[in-house]
Amino acid sequence: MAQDIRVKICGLTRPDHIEAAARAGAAYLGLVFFERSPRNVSPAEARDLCLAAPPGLVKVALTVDADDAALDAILAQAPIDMLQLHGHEAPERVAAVRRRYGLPVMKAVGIADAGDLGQLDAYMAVADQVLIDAKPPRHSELPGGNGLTFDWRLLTGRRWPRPWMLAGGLTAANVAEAVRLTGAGQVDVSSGVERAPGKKDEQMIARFISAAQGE
Ligand SMILES: O=C(O)c1ccccc1N[C@@H]1O[C@H](COP(=O)(O)O)[C@@H](O)[C@H]1O
Repeated sequence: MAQDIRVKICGLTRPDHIEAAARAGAAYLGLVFFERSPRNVSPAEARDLCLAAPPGLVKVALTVDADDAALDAILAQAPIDMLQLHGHEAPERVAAVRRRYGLPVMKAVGIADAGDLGQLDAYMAVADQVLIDAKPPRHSELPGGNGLTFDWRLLTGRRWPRPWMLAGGLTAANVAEAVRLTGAGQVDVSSGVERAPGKKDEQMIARFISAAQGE
């Protein structure tokens, strides 16, 4: 049965892929500002990508432990609707970013085992949304976008006061099961819709969104 699952396609780098994600029914478009990522874009590139997005989609800037100067540089050029903080930002930093920019903030939290769930409450108290992602391996080049899953049963039956999104190794083949086990109403994907690191595939994007929505 079709479900009203909101999908974020993250790590978009080309205007035609922005259009493809929008056509396929994405609700959020993620742009990565992190130099080590194969999906990294500059503020000027982000501006062009944002201008290719139809109205109504939420354009998300993903940053990793960015300082105010870096956030200022992005927001001076690109019409961003939401900030995703994907580093080690403390709850106080999340609150400060939210105050300074007046934009909704989504904080990513990495989960490997039940011991990691405790930090969710602190971030739910200060962020507009929380992204529940797989914890990156120790010494990983990237703090996200690694195509790794975590044990979704850790989230079964849990409820939080804020909107949240599930991420980490989602693909067209596993997203329906992930939604079933976690009760997620929103999902986020990057490498699961790529042919190679940083190379998005239009058909994979469309198949992922159909699978997430149970079509
Ligand atoms: O995608 C990246 O390159 C990235 C870089 C730095 C931090 C986070 C990043 N991606 C985020 O991680 C999740 C999960 O990715 P995946 O689907 O497992 O590849 C992704 O949705 C992004 O929000």
